Amino acid sequence: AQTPLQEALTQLIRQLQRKDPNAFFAFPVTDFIAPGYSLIIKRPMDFSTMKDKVKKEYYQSLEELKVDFKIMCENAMIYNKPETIYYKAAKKLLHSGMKILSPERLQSLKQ
Ligand SMILES: NC(=O)c1ccc2nc(N)sc2c1
Repeated sequence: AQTPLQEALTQLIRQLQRKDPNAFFAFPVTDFIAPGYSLIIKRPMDFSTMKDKVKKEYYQSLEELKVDFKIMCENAMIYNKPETIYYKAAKKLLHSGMKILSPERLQSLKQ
């Protein structure tokens, strides 16, 4: 059984994940597909980890999800060069995600 907060978090992750059709952000990035990743990125994040955190009730607010989402996108813009599809996907995802996670939108979900 999910708490109302878990329900809202799950819905938001679903909406955000629809903006990642290539699933570049679906699972943790491995050093195998991204050489040196774990040396460069101190706070890895991905959608599967977010879902796990929801299940374990790590998130105490909607805003905490927004923090992890931004980290996830920023990580990709740190590790990947600007001309790569991953960097471009991250920039686009960040943009659309900020609309889904806008303060007004999160406020309306709280009531
Ligand atoms: N999220 C990322 O930064 C990311 C995702 C997938 C991927 N595949 C590669 N060959 S490099 C790479 C980076």
